[in-house]
Amino acid sequence: MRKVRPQFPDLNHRLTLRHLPSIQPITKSTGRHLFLNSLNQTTNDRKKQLGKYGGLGGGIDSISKPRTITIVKHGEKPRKTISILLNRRTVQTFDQLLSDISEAFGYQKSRTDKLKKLFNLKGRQIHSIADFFREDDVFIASNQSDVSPNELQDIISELSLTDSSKVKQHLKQVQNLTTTSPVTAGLKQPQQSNDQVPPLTIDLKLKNGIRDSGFMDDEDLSGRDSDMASSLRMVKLNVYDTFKGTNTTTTKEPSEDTPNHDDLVRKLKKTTKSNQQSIELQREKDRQRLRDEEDKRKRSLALNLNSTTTPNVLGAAIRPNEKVAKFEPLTVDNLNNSINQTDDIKRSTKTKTPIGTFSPHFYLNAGSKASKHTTTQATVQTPKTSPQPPKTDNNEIQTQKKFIIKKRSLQIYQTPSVITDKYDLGKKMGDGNFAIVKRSKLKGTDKEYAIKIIDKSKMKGKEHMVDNEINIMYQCNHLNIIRLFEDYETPDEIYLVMELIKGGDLFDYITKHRRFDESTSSLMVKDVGEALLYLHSKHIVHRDLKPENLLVMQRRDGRIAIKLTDFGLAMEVNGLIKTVCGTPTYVAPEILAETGYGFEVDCWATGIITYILLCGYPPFKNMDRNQEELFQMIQRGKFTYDPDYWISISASAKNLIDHLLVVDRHKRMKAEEILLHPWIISQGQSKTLSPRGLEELRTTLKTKYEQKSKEYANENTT
Ligand SMILES: Nc1ncnc2c1ncn2[C@@H]1O[C@H](COP(=O)(O)OP(=O)(O)OP(=O)(O)O)[C@@H](O)[C@H]1O
Repeated sequence: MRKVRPQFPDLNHRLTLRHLPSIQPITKSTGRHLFLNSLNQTTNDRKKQLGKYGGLGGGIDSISKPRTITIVKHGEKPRKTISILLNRRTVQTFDQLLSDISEAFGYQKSRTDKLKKLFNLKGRQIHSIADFFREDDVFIASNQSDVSPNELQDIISELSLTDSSKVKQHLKQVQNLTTTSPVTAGLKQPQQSNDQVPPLTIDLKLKNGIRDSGFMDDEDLSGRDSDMASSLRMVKLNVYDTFKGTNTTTTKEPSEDTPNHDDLVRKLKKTTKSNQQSIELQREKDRQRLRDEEDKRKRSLALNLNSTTTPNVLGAAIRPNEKVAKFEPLTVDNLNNSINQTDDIKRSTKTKTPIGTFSPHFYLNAGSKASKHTTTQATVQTPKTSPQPPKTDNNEIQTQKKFIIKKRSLQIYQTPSVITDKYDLGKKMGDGNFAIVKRSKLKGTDKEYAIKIIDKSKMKGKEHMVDNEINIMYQCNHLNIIRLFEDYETPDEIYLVMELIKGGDLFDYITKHRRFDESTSSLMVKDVGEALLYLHSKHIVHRDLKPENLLVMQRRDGRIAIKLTDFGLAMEVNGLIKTVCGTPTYVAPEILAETGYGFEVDCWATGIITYILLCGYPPFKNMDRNQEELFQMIQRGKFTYDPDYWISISASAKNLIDHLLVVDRHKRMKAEEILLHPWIISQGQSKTLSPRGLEELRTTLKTKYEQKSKEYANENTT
């Protein structure tokens, strides 16, 4: 087997889901890759390269932002035309690009007569990814033959007749073209460099609307297998066909065979004039539709506010007839035995100790929530003989105070003064695909907050994701989860006033420290487990657990605490989820398999994070940055512990990882089991505690966590 010396950033083969043009990699953007090659590259840049599945953007420059590109297939008329969303970062090779385009045109992977050549509208053949992404937005794809000047003009004239609401805008570009470098000049000089010729950009009218980001849009995907398949395809191939269902746009026949460029411009002008009225009409209709949708959304929020049950903000992602997951009764492995096992850990759950209704999954089986929770009220007593658990003051299990669960504000303020009158907005602390986060102070006080400013224009069509994020954050009141205190909305922005964390995120922390000792790692994983126990008990799955979404709080005693944030992909679980989303490095196999999934995906991601914390690189990585292969590796679930990095790491730590990175989600450790694992309860020192002492600790903590789980679940009804 080829020996690799992976480094953390190399992992970042990522797909950042949430901005589906997300499943993105270690930048918080589109499933993307982390490029650590450049020494000068800042961590922030790297993060931006990572993104979520299908997530949009976050790129460090325009080249790295996903672009909608129109491709006309060379051949007989009517020519097939498609628009695809492509992200520069996720296109690995020129061959892959051609292959993705071929697939978007419906070519089977196995076919040999795929599209092999690409030309721009100046007739110049494109030979590299760099050329492809340079400037143009419209290309001609051909499977063999070149494109003659006449054919080129014909194609351009077809495009010029396309009924598009953007014709006016393009006409302007074309007009500029005539005064600088006409298309015809381009035709005469096909080798002319792109630098000299402004690009001709002609957008086709997208029948189903442009998917303008890699955002994983759950609602869009609900109930539509084809859409989900497409989203997966996008995740896998990073190509998104915006014409799902009606994915071929044919253009009208040109009235003249070979019009010259001036004719084309005249024709465009004419088309524009005659279409202007209908374009305006269409625009007004679109505006009205958006207004209606906004009203509907607000009405539904208002309804939810009045509802006694917690709304499923992403409910549309779950089909009404969807099967409810059949979860096996929760069991705990024989943890004591496991710590004495060698590295050759058996992954199957052998000794199963039922722990009753402790699992949050119980609720799924029961079909309702807290009311069905029948955990026995146990008196919590530490047996005299049992060793005291090491102190972890911020994570001491405390009774959570009941709190009033706020809901998303429905009011839209006319100006940002609603926020600037109250808070002094300071330095930018971070940014994502849709928002920036600023350090802020409540005026007249020393109280500091982090204010996330979400740009609504970047969220068009994904407003439900923000509603979701806000409502779920308001439901959370836990030491290891970032608190949301207030939200404000203006016509352009949404402001979230959150708890401020000054230490940056775990991604930065990892890149700075590379790897951590077992004690530190175990404390961090415990914090993550605590946050997950809380969320899962409340039927919430985060779905985008990764170092970038874990903020690091420096405590006064010098230790650190981890806090979970970014609930953009989180959702309430009422049954099997099928939406494909996540970040490639951290995505669970069942998400990729599209067999339906639940809370367990967060536990898989915890396994990945644990592995990374201990060695500095991820368990599943593809050195060629081939996402498809990465996904296959994840689905096979085979990974190794390279002795160069793992020789000194305890069997107990590996045991936890082995029980988290289990392909069968039913056999994977659950959040509460993470918290009861010897490596966690001993703070990475399980070797120093006797098996008996560990078991006693585990028994005590189990009772406490059962009780906590019940309390968390009941918070919803407060
Ligand atoms: N409460 C906070 N305190 C301090 N910094 C924060 C806080 N919340 C977020 N940040 C910083 O701001 C960055 C962007 O925040 P966040 O991930 O919520 O934005 P986003 O646009 O939703 O991101 P994404 O594109 O991944 O969805 C984070 O990576 C983090 O570094």
